[in-house]
Order: sequence, then structure tokens, then C-alpha cells
Amino acid sequence: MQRKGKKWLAVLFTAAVSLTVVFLTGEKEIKAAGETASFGSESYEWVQGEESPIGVYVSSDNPVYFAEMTVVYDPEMLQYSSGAGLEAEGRVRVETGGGGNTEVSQMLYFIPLRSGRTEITIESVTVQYESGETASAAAASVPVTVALAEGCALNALAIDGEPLKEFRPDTFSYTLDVGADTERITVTGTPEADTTTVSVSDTELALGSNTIQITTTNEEGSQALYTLTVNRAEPAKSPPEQKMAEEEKGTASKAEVIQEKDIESGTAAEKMILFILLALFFILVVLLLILIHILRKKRRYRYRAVNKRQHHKKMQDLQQKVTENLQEQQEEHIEIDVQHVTMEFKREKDEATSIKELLIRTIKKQRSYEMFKALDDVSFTVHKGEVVGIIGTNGSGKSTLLKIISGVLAPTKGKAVVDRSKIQLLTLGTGFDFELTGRENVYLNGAIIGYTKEFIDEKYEEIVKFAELEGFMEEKVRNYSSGMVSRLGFAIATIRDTPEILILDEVLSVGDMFFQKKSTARIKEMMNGGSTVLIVSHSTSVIKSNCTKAVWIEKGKLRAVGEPEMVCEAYQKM
Ligand SMILES: Nc1ncnc2c1ncn2[C@@H]1O[C@H](COP(=O)(O)OP(=O)(O)OP(=O)(O)O)[C@@H](O)[C@H]1O
Repeated sequence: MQRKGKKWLAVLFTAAVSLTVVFLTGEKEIKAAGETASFGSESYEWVQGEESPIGVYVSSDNPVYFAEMTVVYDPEMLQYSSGAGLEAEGRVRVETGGGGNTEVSQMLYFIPLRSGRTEITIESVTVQYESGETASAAAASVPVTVALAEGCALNALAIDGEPLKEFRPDTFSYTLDVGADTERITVTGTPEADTTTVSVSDTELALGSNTIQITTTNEEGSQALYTLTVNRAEPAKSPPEQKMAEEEKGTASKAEVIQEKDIESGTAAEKMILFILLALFFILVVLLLILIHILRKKRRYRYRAVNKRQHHKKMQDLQQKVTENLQEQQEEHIEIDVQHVTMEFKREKDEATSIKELLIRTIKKQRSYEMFKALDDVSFTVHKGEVVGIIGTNGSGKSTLLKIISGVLAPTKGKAVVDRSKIQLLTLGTGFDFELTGRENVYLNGAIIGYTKEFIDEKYEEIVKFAELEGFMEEKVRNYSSGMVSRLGFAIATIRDTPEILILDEVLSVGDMFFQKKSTARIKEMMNGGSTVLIVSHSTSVIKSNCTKAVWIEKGKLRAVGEPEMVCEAYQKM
């Protein structure tokens, strides 16, 4: 007994020590004193089928460097549309840079599937400060009311022909109490429009609570669900009834006694006949009860099977409509369409090894050329909002492809269909004059990208701060390190508001580790703003962690298009 007590003490002591160690060595987290998760409004009123926005916010007491949120919703009620990454059905993952602000926000879009009430919850929030410390905020929820789509409402609901008085078209659940002897009820609904179909799922009542669902479907396939709960009372015997039953029982036993006496006085044959008759009667009653039970069960099964078939067909139709809609939307939202693009360059056959040899060949007219295909019949499409990574070995044609998409080069064959006014191309290391100062290069490089002088004046301090070049702007760029030039180039190129199409040629590996984190966060911010993004990178980890699709080009030919993990694995195997 004493030994057992000691064992328990040892277990408790070990647990306390482990907890203390975990507490002391665990990740340093600031308590959520000043962090608050919230929404743009205290409640939302949406209409079924209409894409609707909702703003999620995190406020902090400290400047935020990066924020992550998990937003949870009911997929039966809402369909997630866009704004951030879908982690799983019903869960959206928001990852956004804070840019040193104390408030971080993100717009999300949903399509309400059916009318009624639901709620959207910010389940978890993690905020990272510039110092690397993290903090979290408490969960927050907001109520969302979805109004009926046009043509889905019921004007009236009647039970056994009697209109339900308190019925309102925009209230979706009712409760009705009926007596124990009400075995069936007939529910009828009057739809808003002639084209609306109304289905009543069940009318046979069991004792206790029964749920009857009435579904309305408009011409477009939008649905509203009205739920009727019918409470059928349990049969209860009143005291006088019970007395009567007891009296009846008493009379019956008396009769039995008399009958017994009669039977005793009768002959053995009579006794036997009476016994057989009673047994037959008993068997007949049992058989009758079994038959009634089987018939009722069969009818119930048939009824359920019909209902199930109807429901299944409706769901199939709905699914087909959703798939068709999705296909239509995808076709509509093609942002970049690369169609059979071929790019040929003229190249010298045998390159001269010295200037002297080149001169002699030129004079003797011995220089000969051949045509070389940098891109050979490349086709793929990019949809609005996709983040597409382009990989391939050196000289495979990636930069040539970007130049054709952004309009810098015209292809020899085929075409790239895209609205070029939407494109922002970020290529580092171009557009700098190394004999000019940092300040002069901000204006020169900005002008090449297409910024006005007023815009650069307004953003100048922000560019210098982001590039971390305070105190170096009056120096000539000749004296800058390559990291300083790259930081300045990145800061100039990304200071503009998020463009609709963003093309990044090897810009995600600029500067030191800290600056790389900062620049990746800024690019993610631009991606989350809904831009369509093309990234050229030699790093498969950059492609895998940032892209929704990957395109692999090798020696000018398209080798694979698809899911980044799969395409990068094939590329790495090669
Ligand atoms: N203007 C040009 N004239 C002749 N050949 C060219 C020209 N531009 C590109 N090339 C050639 O086309 C091929 C593809 O070049 P490109 O720069 O598109 O490849 P890349 O995949 O971007 O390479 P890297 O990863 O090294 O940047 C290369 O062999 C290159 O030498």
C-alpha cells in the first residue's frame, strides 16, 4: 500500500517536471493581451446563390510581420469561392503579410447554397512580429443570414387542408403538436411561382417527434428547406378509463371461472373441441397481426425507396449543374492562353574563338548561320487567380516564354492571348545605371516600369525603407553590393498596388535570409490580393510552396503541366 502511494507520487512529480520543462523550453509566445480577431461587420445578410464578401481582421498592439488564420464555415450552407487557400472542405487558411501595420485584413468570398442561418468562425489566429515572436488571438464568430433565392419561397403551408396560421415564407422551422390518434397528416405547400416544385418528404407519424422536410426548388435549381416538427402525443389512460379496464378484467375472470365450471361439467370431447377452437382462434389472431405488420412495413419501405430515388435524382441533377457551371466558369476565366508557341533564333554555326578569326571569317564571307528553336510548339492555359510556377534547366526557354507572354518578343509561330495592360513583369538587375546614385536610379528604374514622377515622389521613402538602404541613397550604385542592388530593384518593382497579372522572373531568392522572408511575404500578399501569378524559378521548393500549378519546359518543349508536387518530382528525377 505504502509502495503504491510512493509510485503515484513519483508519477505526479515526473509530470510536474515535464510540464515545467515544456513551459520553459517551448516557443516564446506573447499572451494574447492586445490581439483581436474580428469581422468587417457584426452580422451579414446574404442572398442565396450570390457571391458575397466578408472581411476578416486581426488587430494587434505591435507591428505585425506575418499573420495566419483558420476560418471555418458550414459547407452545407456555403460554398467557398476565393480570397485565400482552401485547406479542406469547410476550412479556409489565410496567410498574409502585415507590412509592419497593427491591423491585418483579408477579404474572403462565399456563395450561399441554401437559405437559413449559419455562422462563420475565425477558429485560430497566429501573429508573428518583426522580432520573430508570435502571439495568438481568441476565436471569433459572426452570424450570417441567407435570404431566399427568387422563386424558392412558399406562400402558404397547410396541414390536412388547414392553413398553418403562424407560417411566414422566411421562417424555416415550425413545431406542431397532435394527439396520439393522429396517425397520418397531409402537408401541402403553395409555392411562390408556377415553375417552383415543392416536395413533401413524409406524412406517416410515429409516436413522439417526427420531422417532415419540405423542399422547394426554383427553375435554376436553387433550393429552400422548410422543416416541420410534429409531436404526436403518447397514448395515456385517464383514471376512469383505467378503472373501467380493471372492472372489465374482473368480469372476465369471473366469466372464466363460470366457464371453467361449465367445461368441467362437460364431456372430455367437448373440452377437446373447445380447446382446439380456442387454439385456432389464437393462431388466426397471431397470423392476422403478423400480416398487418408485414403489409405496413412493406408500404413504408416502398414509400422510403421512392423518396430516396427522388432525392438521389435531385442530388445528381444538382451536382451536374454545379459541374457544368464550374466548367463554364473555368472556360470563361482563362487569363493567359499560350497556343502552339514556337520561337526560332538565328545562331552562328561555328563560333569564332578570337576576334582575329571573326574578322577573317567576316572578310572572307565564311560566317554561316543556322536556325535554333528556343521554344517548340508550347501550349497551356492559366486561369484567373492561379499561381503557376515554370521550371526547367538553364537555357530551356523559360525567360523567352515570359518575354513572349509579356509582349517583349513576338513568337515565330503560334500566339499568347493575354490582356497585356494587366501585366506587371518583375525581372531583377535590368534598368539600372551604375554610374548614377541610388536616388537617381529609383526615378530611372521607376520610369522604365511605367511609374509617374508624382507616384515615385510619394512612394520614395517607402521604397528606401523596404530596401533597407537609408543613408546609402546618395552613393553611386557602382559602390553597392549585388544584394543592395537586388533589394532596391525588388522594392521599386513591388511598391505598386497589386497588378491583375504578376510575372516574376527569378525574384524570390533576392538578398539575405531575412530579406528573402520579407520579399516572399510581400509576394504572398500580392498573390492573396487575387492576382494571377507566373513564377520562373530554379527552386522546386519555391514552386511547391507557392504555386497551384506547375509547367515544366525542357529544351524548348513542354514536358509536363499539372499539380506542382507531381511535376517537380518528375523534373527532379530527370
Ligand atoms: N535573342 C536571342 N538570340 C539567340 N538565342 C537566344 C536569344 N535569347 C535566348 N536565346 C537562346 O534561347 C535558349 C533559351 O533561353 P532562355 O533565356 O529563354 O532560357 P532560360 O530557361 O530562361 O534559361 P536560364 O534558366 O538560364 O535563365 C538559350 O539557349 C538561349 O541561348
